[in-house]
Order: sequence, then structure tokens, then C-alpha cells
Amino acid sequence: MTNTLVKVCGLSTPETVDAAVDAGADYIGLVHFAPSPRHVTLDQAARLRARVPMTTKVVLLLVNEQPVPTAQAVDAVKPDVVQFHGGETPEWLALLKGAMPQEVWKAYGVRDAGSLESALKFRGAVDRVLYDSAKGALPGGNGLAIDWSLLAAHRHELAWGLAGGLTPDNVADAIRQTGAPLVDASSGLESAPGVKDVDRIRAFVQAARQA
Ligand SMILES: O=C(O)c1ccccc1NCC(=O)[C@H](O)[C@H](O)COP(=O)(O)O
Repeated sequence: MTNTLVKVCGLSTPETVDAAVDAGADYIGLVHFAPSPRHVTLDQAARLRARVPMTTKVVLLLVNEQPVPTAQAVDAVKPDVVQFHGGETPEWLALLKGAMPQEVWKAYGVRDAGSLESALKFRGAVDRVLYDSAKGALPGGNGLAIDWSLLAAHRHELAWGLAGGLTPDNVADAIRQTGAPLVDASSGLESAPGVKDVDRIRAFVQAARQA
């Protein structure tokens, strides 16, 4: 058994939210970004959020939102964590972190070891950095893995998590190889883009727990 935290991202239906909660996910993610096949409106996100017990934390994902829409989204959904996936600066995220009770996470695209060094600019500005693939058509949810050996070799100074191409079949290896304190998956738990599979959600959480 590991202590690795598990996040199931990109949920958009009551059934899949319930499946992730029942499977024991630590975090569920709701994507509010219209071009994504996993997009939920603020109204949908608030209704999904209301189903989640306090034992599971809710992460709201935003991309390059301006201050007013960010505040409106946080107010409507009342997440535990707000995760940013665009070109948000450390300065803006630090301001936000100081102004609201929610944790602030920043997804950060990893290309090489230099990416892990440059992520240090978010030190003090966010509560966690989520390392993800720097490639793909969308800002996240592309199913592309990063080079785990970079993370294994790195002396981590930031609280972090591993995302990108994780599935029920590879998550245990990913945890063993990188020592990730948190793992996050989205498209690897789907039967089609945006369509989560409850069996794959359960298998992912179980495989991460047993790594
Ligand atoms: O999932 C999306 O469609 C998405 C769209 C815009 C911004 C972020 C998005 N997802 C972010 C996540 O946290 C995903 O879980 C993460 O990128 C890993 O995705 P995957 O490689 O598909 O497991």
C-alpha cells in the first residue's frame, strides 16, 4: 500500500463522480474550459460538487481565466483546490493564493530536466505543481506521458504531483519509479474522449493504492 494521493480528473456526470468517490479517490477534478471534451459549465460543476463528501476534495480546473471570471467560478463551485493550466504567472497565482482559502495548483509542462528547474519560479506562489506533458492539442488531458526518469532523478523542492498518460495499467510502475506523492489521470480512464469508464476509474484508484 502507498500513501500516494489519487486524483481522478475530467469528470462530468453524477455516476462517474460517485464511482471515483466510492473507489476512494482523494481528489476529483472538474474541467471548466469550453474547448475540452470534459468541459462542465459552472452550473453543472456546482451540482457535481454538491454530491462529493468532505472526505474527497474537489479540484476546479481553469485555463487563462481573467480575475473576475476566476472569482465567479470559485464562488459558484466552491472547490477545495483551483488548478491552473494556462500561462498564468507566479505573481498572479501568488495574489490569488493570498486572497482565497482554496489551495492553488499549477499544471506545468515537462520537456526536459530544465523544465523542473524552471518550475521553481512557482515556489511560494502555489501549493502544488502538477507535472504533465508539454505536448498535445489541449492544455491538459492529452494522454501523453512525461519521462518519469526526470522526476526520479530530481531533488524535489516543491510539493508536486504526476499527470500525463497514466492508466490503471501503468500507474503502479509510475509511482514506484518516480515516488510521486500524487497521481492524476483523465483520458486513460475513458472509453471515448470525455466519456469516463467507471470500471477504469475503480481499477486506477485500486492500482495506485496497491503500488
Ligand atoms: O482534461 C482536459 O480536457 C483538460 C483541458 C484543459 C485543461 C486541463 C485539462 N485536464 C487536466 C488534468 O488534470 C488531466 O488530468 C491531466 O492533464 C492528465 O491528463 P491525461 O494525460 O489525459 O491523463
